Amino acid sequence: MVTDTLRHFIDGEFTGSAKDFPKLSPVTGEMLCRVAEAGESDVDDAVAAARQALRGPWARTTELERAAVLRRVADEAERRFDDLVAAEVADTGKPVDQARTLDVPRAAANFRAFADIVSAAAGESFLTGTAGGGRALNYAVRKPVGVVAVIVPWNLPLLLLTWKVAPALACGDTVVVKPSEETPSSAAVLAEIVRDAGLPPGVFNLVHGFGPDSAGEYLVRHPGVDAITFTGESATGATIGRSAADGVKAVSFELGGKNAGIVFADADLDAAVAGTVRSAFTNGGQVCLCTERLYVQRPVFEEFTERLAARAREAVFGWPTDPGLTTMPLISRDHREKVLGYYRLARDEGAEVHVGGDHPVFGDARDGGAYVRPTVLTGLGEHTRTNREEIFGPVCHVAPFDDEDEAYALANDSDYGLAAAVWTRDVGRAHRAGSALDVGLVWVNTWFLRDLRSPFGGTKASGIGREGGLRSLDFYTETTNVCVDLG
Ligand SMILES: NC(=O)C1=CN([C@@H]2O[C@H](COP(=O)(O)OP(=O)(O)OC[C@H]3O[C@@H](n4cnc5c(N)ncnc54)[C@H](O)[C@@H]3O)[C@@H](O)[C@H]2O)C=CC1
Ligand SMILES: O=C(O)/C=C/C=C(\O)C(=O)O
Repeated sequence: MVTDTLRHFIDGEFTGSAKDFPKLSPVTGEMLCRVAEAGESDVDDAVAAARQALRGPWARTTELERAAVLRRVADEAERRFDDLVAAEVADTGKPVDQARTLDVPRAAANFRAFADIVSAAAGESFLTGTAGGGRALNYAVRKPVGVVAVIVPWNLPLLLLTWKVAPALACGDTVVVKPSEETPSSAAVLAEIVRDAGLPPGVFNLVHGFGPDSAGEYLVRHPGVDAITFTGESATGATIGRSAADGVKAVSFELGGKNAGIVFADADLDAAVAGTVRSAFTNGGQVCLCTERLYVQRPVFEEFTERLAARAREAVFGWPTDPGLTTMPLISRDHREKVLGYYRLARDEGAEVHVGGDHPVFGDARDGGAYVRPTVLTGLGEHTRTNREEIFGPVCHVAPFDDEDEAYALANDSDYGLAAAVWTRDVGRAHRAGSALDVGLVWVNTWFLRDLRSPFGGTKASGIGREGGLRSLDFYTETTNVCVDLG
């Protein structure tokens, strides 16, 4: 168990604060550590360090030099693999197996991918005719956008943090990151990693704390911050957007989802069931991409629902170190209360609960934790709160549909527009779904299969902008067009 107080990392040094707060284990509810809470002066110091570093040696690095730094960070992250796994598992209660195969490898991959992307990115140039019959050369120069505030949630803490930090550093920015108050530990290890990889002081700064009236709010409204990148709840995005508007700051928002899955009768049902088990229940359903609304074509609706419920009934609970787990606790007792509240609401709204709808009782220390049972529901109308609001737990409502147009209409009838998973053997339909669905990401016969060069983000209440590949370079840089009259 971690016992120290976790500290901020500002200008290359770990520093404390007058205030701190406890971090509790989602597995047992016991205290894991205390965490320093940044006040306004800590955030001022972090932003000042980041601004100062923009004028230091970091400003003179080339893209290839920064790519080399990113690769050293990836190497160091792999050297500290076990520490990162331990930090991530302690904070979230996720299975060690998952942290070892998804969260931590993806952190190293984020640094390597953006090292490659920034090394290979071509510039833009145009030869332009002039009135006198000569030529002018227009070319675009990418420059760092400046100090970037990176605000991330607790569900995939290291994965989401590095998804933003890596491209920002690749572009020559400096960052002040604020991880979720629920998951401070892997960010603290990352601070050691970037220091040991040779990042100059002030380029990467870390402040801990909460959102409103705390580190998060101080950071996003700070005049020394040039751009804000945020992943989290849509309502929080709206609040941060108001601060950003006051300061005319660039924003990139990856927000919530109420994602649809669509299973056509021609699908490989074994693959569709297995894929939906993943898309609904991975990480305790706490991924913005998770399927919470499932539409199944009528001829296979009953069979599919029964098979999905059977798989949920077989859910394997255990301790994070156990092999073969298919469940994990939610992040906190507060979040468990929210999810159990939705389970009650679903019943009140008239749902049939095929499996779950409650929490397990272990008879050991895990009863102090934040576990719930995976839940499969049917019978609710499209306009119930259960079917419209993001629950962010291991729960999925299944409804029948008759034809393709109806499936897309049902899926699109949402305030959100992040992701969809479509299961079909019909190639034409697979491509039609890509155009018909009003979301940023459509997976066909798979889910959460990522290529870090591709655009990532959502429509409607699910976000503003896209990150990934060249889209990230666009967000994390300013562009100056230079026009030279060549005579
Ligand atoms: N990716 C997603 O779609 C996620 C959705 N959620 C949903 O959001 C709900 C609340 O979870 P939270 O962790 O509280 O999400 P949140 O969106 O409130 O917090 C995410 C991050 O933003 C910070 N933050 C909160 N308010 C802020 C403010 N006014 N200014 C600056 N920073 C601020 C938090 O400290 C945290 O680091 C969950 O129950 C879940 O339903 C949570 C995490 C991720
Ligand atoms: O793969 C990614 O980059 C992101 C995955 C998940 C989220 O963004 C989220 O759960 O918020």
